[in-house]
Amino acid sequence: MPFEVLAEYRCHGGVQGFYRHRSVETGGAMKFGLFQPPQISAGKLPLLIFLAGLTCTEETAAIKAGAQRLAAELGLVLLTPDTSPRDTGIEGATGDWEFGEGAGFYLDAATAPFSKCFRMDAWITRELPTLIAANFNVDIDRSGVCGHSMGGHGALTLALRNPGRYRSLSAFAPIVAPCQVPWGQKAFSRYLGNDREAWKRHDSVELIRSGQRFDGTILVDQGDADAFLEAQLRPELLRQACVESGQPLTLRLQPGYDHSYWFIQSFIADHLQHHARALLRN
Ligand SMILES: N[C@@H](CCC(=O)N[C@@H](CS)C(=O)NCC(=O)O)C(=O)O
Repeated sequence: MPFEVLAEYRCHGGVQGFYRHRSVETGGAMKFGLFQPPQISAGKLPLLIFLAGLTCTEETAAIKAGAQRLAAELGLVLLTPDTSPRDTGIEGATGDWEFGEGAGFYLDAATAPFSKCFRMDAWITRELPTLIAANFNVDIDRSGVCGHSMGGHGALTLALRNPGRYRSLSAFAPIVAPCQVPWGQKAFSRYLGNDREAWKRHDSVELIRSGQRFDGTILVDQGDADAFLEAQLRPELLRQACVESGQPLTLRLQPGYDHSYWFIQSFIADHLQHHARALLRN
């Protein structure tokens, strides 16, 4: 399973790298960032995957979240995958920041022409971890997942749909109920078609309501000055579903914080510690 090194930088005693490989799932070149802390030379380390939001790439969280210093201290490997396939050549896949390239929504599209390459679920949950495990000193059985906005939706839905796959779960400003909000409705109608029942498999609130559980406490931070809060994010729906279903959730409304990486970098340490508690336990 070959991959190409695009860049590697010494960072907090470890290495922040950016890599590219030819993906079978998406049928094209896919990029990812990987931070390897200094302890990696001594043995296999756990992995924290950070799924980014709309308009982001494999570089965004690596550059803006400020996670490497504490990850180096804790001994966590950080994986930052790109948010969609690129250069797909598919009509309608570019030119709209809410859909298509840069907006893969962490699902496998079911409708043509998007189903051919928009296979982010398969890439993130299967192909990419296999590649990481084969080429880096990572213990893939100790993986956690975290994400922001569309990536928060990705983290929550992938973890809820794949029990046992991730040991820890958290999100910043996640889209918790995509079936009920414009971002989700636009993306799902094009990626999944008009069968709204099928959409529910990709909606955290619906998954929790239908009995899916994450084995552990989900940590969610949400800025109360986030411009997308009311129309797109709706964290109260997640709180309600978790309370009704007995899913442990720590939802923190952070006063004055918006949707940006200034918010993320302010609370990233709490998220790394949350993941470390589960991932560093033997
Ligand atoms: N369309 C707007 C909003 C997009 C947006 O806020 N994206 C969030 C994720 S949903 C983000 O993380 N943007 C990248 C960044 O802040 O660097 C833009 O491109 O600035």
